[in-house]
Amino acid sequence: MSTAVAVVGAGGRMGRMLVDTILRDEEAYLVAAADRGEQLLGQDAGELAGIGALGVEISANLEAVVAAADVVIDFSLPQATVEVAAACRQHKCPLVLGTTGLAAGQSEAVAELSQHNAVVHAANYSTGITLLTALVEQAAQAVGAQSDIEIIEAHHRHKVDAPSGTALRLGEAVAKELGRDLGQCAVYGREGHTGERDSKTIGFETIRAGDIVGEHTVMFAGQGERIELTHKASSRSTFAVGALRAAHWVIGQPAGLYDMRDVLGLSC
Ligand SMILES: NC(=O)c1ccc[n+]([C@@H]2O[C@H](COP(=O)([O-])OP(=O)(O)OC[C@H]3O[C@@H](n4cnc5c(N)ncnc54)[C@H](O)[C@@H]3O)[C@@H](O)[C@H]2O)c1
Ligand SMILES: O=C(O)C1=N[C@H](C(=O)O)CCC1
Repeated sequence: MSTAVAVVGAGGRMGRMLVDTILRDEEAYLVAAADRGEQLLGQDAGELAGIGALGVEISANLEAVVAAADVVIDFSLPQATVEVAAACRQHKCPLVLGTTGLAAGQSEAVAELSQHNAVVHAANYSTGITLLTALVEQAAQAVGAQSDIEIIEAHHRHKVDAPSGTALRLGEAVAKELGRDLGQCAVYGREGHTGERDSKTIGFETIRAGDIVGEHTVMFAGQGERIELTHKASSRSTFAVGALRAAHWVIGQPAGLYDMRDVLGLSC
């Protein structure tokens, strides 16, 4: 049976890529599409994605969009998250959430939803970043305590949150391995007379430029050598394919908050 997928943020960069990816999947179809961009409302989601008319109009009615779906994929903005979570709760619909930069209250709404529904929330749906995170944890265990750790990320000029959700997730993974609290040890950018580096900190550097899809490096720098673990996304399709995979997986899962490791069945 084919899965009815609704996309929230369907008019955005990721939303359009998701619409394209769903069309290519023989076991899924786009049932509804939501966005809030005024010039997008009423437009055909397929035409916006450049793949021809699909007969699915972009709607601002989030509740009706969720009601039509077997599963919702939301790559929009944090402002949508609480409303999407409420609609998913009301219609008992599983959620795949890709939006980054959530404030505490918005993350709480996702956690609350996951008490009742199955929810996948990943800052990055690429298989490569899922593997990179596991490698970074290994490196942190092996050399983290003796290293200066810096996380460098680069994205396109339109990205509105910094550091990226992926960079923060990588930082959390490192901090956990080292028994540190990221909230206490993170340093975001540097300027002026900073003093010497505190060896217990984890540094974040952000680049925003041009059309960079997404690049992350975690550096472990010691005396006389350093390790750099890097992932570079060259197309948004890697995120869309991963999110659609998560959407197929999450249907029928018990209530809970899952990430891409669960979806990929990785124990590492
Ligand atoms: N998890 C991942 O793998 C991954 C990958 C890429 C991007 N992202 C994240 O996905 C999000 C979207 O990225 P993008 O580059 O597509 O951004 P974008 O700005 O191109 O698209 C966001 C879309 O959401 C719409 N929107 C805003 N508020 C809305 C609301 N209340 N209801 C419905 N639609 C609403 C906007 O009008 C816009 O069309 C960002 O948070 C980004 O960081 C995550
Ligand atoms: O383009 C974006 O925006 C991306 N956001 C995610 C993040 O914040 O980590 C993933 C990579 C692309």
